Amino acid sequence: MASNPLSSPHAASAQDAVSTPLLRCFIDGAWVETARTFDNINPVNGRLISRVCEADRDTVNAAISAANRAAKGGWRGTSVTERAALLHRIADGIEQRFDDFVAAEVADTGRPVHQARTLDVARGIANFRTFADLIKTASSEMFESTAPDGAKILNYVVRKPLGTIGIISPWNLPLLLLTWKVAPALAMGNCVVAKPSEETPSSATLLAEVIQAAGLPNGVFNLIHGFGPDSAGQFLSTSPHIDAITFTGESRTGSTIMKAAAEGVKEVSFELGGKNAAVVFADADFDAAVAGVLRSSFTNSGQVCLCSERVYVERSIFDRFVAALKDRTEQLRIDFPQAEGVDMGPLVSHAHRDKVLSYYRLAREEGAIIVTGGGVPVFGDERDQGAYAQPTIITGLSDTARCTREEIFGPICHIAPFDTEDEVIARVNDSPYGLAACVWTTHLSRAHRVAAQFETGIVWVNTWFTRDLRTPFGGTKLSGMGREGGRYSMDFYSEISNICIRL
Ligand SMILES: O=C(O)C(=O)/C=C/C=C/O
Repeated sequence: MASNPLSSPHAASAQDAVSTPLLRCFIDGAWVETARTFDNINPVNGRLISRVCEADRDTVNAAISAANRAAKGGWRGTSVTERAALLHRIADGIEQRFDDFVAAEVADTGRPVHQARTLDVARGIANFRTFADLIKTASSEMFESTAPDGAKILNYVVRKPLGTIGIISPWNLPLLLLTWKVAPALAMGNCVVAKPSEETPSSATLLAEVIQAAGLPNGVFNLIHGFGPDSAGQFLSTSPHIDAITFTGESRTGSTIMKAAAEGVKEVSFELGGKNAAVVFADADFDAAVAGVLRSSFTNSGQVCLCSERVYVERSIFDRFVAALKDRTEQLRIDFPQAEGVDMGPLVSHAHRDKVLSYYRLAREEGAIIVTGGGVPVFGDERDQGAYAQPTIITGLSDTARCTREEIFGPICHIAPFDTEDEVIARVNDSPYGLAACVWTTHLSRAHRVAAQFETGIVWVNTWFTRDLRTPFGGTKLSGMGREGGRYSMDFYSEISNICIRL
């Protein structure tokens, strides 16, 4: 693994190399220490990685003021070409420090190195390049009409920056989701105050270093570390001096942020929780469906908002499918991040593992059959001080059980048989969430018919988590509000005006 990402110039200096690196906030082009710090723990072994500067209210307000100043300064007047070039330079910077970003994501989350390489950091680069290219090719709408008196009328739409965007990003895909918001926000000429999760400060800190090195004007990008309630997240989302908030995380936090945004009628974009379903019809490619459900249930230790926690399998293949999925699940390699062939690492923290294990206990209390897993793997080494949990398959619960209705956000899925298309569609839609669904079938018209009836923002057919960054991404019901991706991001991160001219 390449140099430790925390050996950046902003980590501890040489003379106290033995002490723990300190991750600072980045405000108005400068690195800022704060009075209070919190610990960043490696979930593989429970060891301290770094201390992190917690932004208090004054620090958050300083970051917002810096962004406000920059928003009124030259940044909003930069050309699309200039902004696109800067975004590509940021992408270049991530590429040049690729191994540092991989090490940062792995240190904070314990995820497999190959996942950090092929998903997290690769998407960090792609997010900047996608929006850099999009703004260079995007068109605006224009309408020609004739007034009653015969005069020619021209209407055209312009997109202007919103101003200062508050970005609150989660710990499950730290760099991917932070850059998924920062890239379009900057591309559309806004300034940003970003608060990553307290669980995963490292890659966000590296991003600030890369953005600084890329030469973005001071105040255009600001990074603050901290927690949610009574901390940086709350101070940011309740400030009257930000113009919009974009948040990915738990639905109840989204609701709290929305209440704060209501005060100032702020625009919000939320990608929240889910209780996603995977539906396997008897006519599916059996092996592909087993492999696909394995991935959609256990990728990133089940810590992806798109993961399948509910699996419905047509009754005629149910027993065979459960046996096959059990077999494949028990072959998953749960190991150190850098281990050869590792499939799954720990959960992001001991606290989150406790939550997931409480659902493993609840499943038993609700009468579930534990097909496999249901506990904690024993390694006999430092991983036993980590936050590992067994990948788990349960069955036998009703659709009203808490384990089949509440988001667990861990390596667990409940699998149930179904008999008819109408039945399974009704069961998939019987959820307070509506983010994503998967359908496995080789029957083309059925795929379209079923997918069109799911009350979700996203449906994958014979695949999962396949992403075209130009498509709308987001959920319905408790899973969120708004869509980001492609022009949907351009619209959210813009103030859209219509200009009407009588020629
Ligand atoms: O792939 C994306 O752009 C995205 O937003 C993924 C979100 C996953 C959340 O857990």
